[in-house]
Amino acid sequence: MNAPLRMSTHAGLIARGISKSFSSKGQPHKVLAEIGIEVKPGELLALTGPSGAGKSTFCRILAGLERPDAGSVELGGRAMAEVPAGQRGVALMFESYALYPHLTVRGNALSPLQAPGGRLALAEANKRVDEVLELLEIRHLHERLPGALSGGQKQRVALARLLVQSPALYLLDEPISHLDAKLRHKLRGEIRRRLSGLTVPTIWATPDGMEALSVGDRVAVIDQGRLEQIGTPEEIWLRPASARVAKLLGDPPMNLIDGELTREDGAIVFVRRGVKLTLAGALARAAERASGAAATLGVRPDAIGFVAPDAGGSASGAVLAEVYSNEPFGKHAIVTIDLGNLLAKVKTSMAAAAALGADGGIGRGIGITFPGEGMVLFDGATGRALSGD
Ligand SMILES: Nc1ncnc2c1ncn2[C@@H]1O[C@H](COP(=O)(O)OP(=O)(O)OP(=O)(O)O)[C@@H](O)[C@H]1O
Repeated sequence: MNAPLRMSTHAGLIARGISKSFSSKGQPHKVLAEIGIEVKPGELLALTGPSGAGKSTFCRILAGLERPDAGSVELGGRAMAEVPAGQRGVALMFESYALYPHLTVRGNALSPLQAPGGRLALAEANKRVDEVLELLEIRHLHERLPGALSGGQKQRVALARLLVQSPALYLLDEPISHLDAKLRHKLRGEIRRRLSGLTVPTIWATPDGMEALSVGDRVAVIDQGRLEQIGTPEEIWLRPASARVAKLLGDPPMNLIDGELTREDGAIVFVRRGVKLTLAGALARAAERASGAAATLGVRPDAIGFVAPDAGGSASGAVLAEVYSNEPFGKHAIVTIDLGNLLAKVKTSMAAAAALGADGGIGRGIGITFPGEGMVLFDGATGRALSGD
């Protein structure tokens, strides 16, 4: 008998309470803890988190290649518990590519269209394959065997094999991680464009938080098997739910400064050796909600300003720091500053970085300011963001 149909409110993907442990040296090791997500038809959910967070395991469970210890997966309104991997209609791009070594690039890309149930007329299938190979800039390699391809070319063949399909769910596990920066940039846009015209849910897993923000309609952040936050790229960027989320996003990511909250003359002050900041507005209101004195101040690298080097740290309100390194990148510069046992990154203009000195100002004492924008306060005990709204 067929698995029972259970209709849901939408025909996308719904995963509820997914938990999974693996055994490591005889001890259970929890890899996923009650992950629940929904992806609507036509929506692209970017799943991000550091290496080992559980992204691949979650994708494998959705695809039916791994059984969860608890939780359920529903796809297209149908419960998947009893549906084997091959019958779920999931197009999965493996991180390891899993190409057929004896088939050419074309043969690999054609393979899902020739599988039982996926048969298209050969001419039609070849047309679809050509279009995708062209998109991925590997059409000229169509007669090569995988053994004669570079890592990035193999990755694009695996991607081609995924994109030719018309599945019920696309699962892309690190689809462009082995490509050079220029091709990654191009393909992010092209794949996004191609998938956005379809009414199929897509999950794109990547450890690169910025890639997740740029491709996802929504972004889910997992860390140590827990769903830390899910929301639009804007929500995740502007209001990271925890210091863990903040640490994963940005280029460079947010600076996290551990310190304490105290009161001075009625004002709330954040203090850390070498740093003392009087909090105002939303940050001060957020500080009122802290569970204790310990707090972490998150400061975006572009939210730190320099005062003229000659003014040193004596300018009022400025914090004393020392230039640790100075890297010009053409359109901007990254200056690393030493705040006293703590290195922080500052993203600034080439002109401001050059003004630090001919030698990049390395070792020089400077004053830095925190203009107030681009800062978030996290509870020191829980790591959760404190809201000042
Ligand atoms: N079959 C397995 N047996 C035992 N442990 C496993 C198995 N598969 C994964 N793990 C462990 O589960 C954790 C999550 O791994 P997973 O591959 O899901 O992470 P990930 O977020 O995809 O990481 P990456 O970005 O490096 O691919 C890791 O600690 C990993 O060692």
